[in-house]
Amino acid sequence: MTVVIEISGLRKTFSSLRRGRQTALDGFDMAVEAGQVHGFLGPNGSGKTTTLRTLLGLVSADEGEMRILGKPSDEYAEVAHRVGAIVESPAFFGNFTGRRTLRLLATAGGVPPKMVDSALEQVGLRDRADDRVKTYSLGMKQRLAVASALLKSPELLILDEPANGLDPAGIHEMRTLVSGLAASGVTVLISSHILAEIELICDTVTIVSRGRRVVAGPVAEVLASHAKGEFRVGAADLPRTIDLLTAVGGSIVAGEGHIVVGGIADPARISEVLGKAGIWVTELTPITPDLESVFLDLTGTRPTPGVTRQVNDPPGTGQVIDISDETTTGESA
Ligand SMILES: Nc1ncnc2c1ncn2[C@@H]1O[C@H](COP(=O)(O)OP(=O)(O)OP(=O)(O)O)[C@@H](O)[C@H]1O
Repeated sequence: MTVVIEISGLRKTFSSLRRGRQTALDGFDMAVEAGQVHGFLGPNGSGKTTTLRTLLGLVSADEGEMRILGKPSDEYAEVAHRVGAIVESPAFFGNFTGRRTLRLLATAGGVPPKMVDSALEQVGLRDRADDRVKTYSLGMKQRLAVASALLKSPELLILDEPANGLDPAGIHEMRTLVSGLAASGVTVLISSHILAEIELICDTVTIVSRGRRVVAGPVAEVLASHAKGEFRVGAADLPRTIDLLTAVGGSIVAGEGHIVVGGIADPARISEVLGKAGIWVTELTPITPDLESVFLDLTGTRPTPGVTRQVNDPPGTGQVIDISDETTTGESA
């Protein structure tokens, strides 16, 4: 399989007067294979945009190696025409129509004008192409942005938060669009905070936390490797079920009308124990974690009641807000 994006040991530090030195990337690695839809996930401030901007040559790395479509970063110009990217939401001129916007971009990029219609068609904007951009919904503007990246028929499309701010229908449309592009052979690298979407559309995933990769691989494997070997069990006599399964080493968490059983690796053992006692199992389902749960655990960002996490807090920490004190100073934050 051809690797189209290879990043190893990427480091980037920013300096600012107010916050001093900020390590955005701390030896980050990533690999994306051709034909994949690859999800790029991480909490706020974990280094996703910095990675994408560095990959595209918009900021320079302090250290590390990057290859894109087989070319090292200093030869990126040679493959730039094969890469479409939306890393910052493009600002469109509201009084131009979608078609005029794309025509201008096509002319500026040396792309044949006939590509405009095909890009409009691909993103489903053909019928609104002659309306002014200021009349477009946010979802339509996002589609126009994707269309602008598609003008050069890229082999690799890099999308930073394409579903940001979209309503459920807009998210669904963006998902259909990305799936369609992937089906036509485009490799897509997509960063997002919408984990359920990533779980639905991505083949593989990289999760970054504080500038380092914490997990990478096929989505199904990442989820399976974080399964805790638990089963959801339903039965008519739950109190007795709990006693019987506890007696054979099960650890039980009681739920509404079911129990969650850990510590018994083989589901056949559960049905055997209950069947022998005359208890018929009505449900026996392995519990697989979802991407959100894996993400929260790996990045240490699972919310804790009463604790407010700031974006730059180390994982697992946060400031405890004492909400019992109701006195106010009249100051606003
Ligand atoms: N130009 C900059 N100057 C100073 N610090 C920066 C700059 N760009 C990024 N940073 C810092 O680098 C870290 C990583 O930021 P980055 O934007 O890459 O994160 P992100 O994962 O894309 O976050 P988000 O999900 O919120 O978009 C943050 O601490 C951020 O404040």
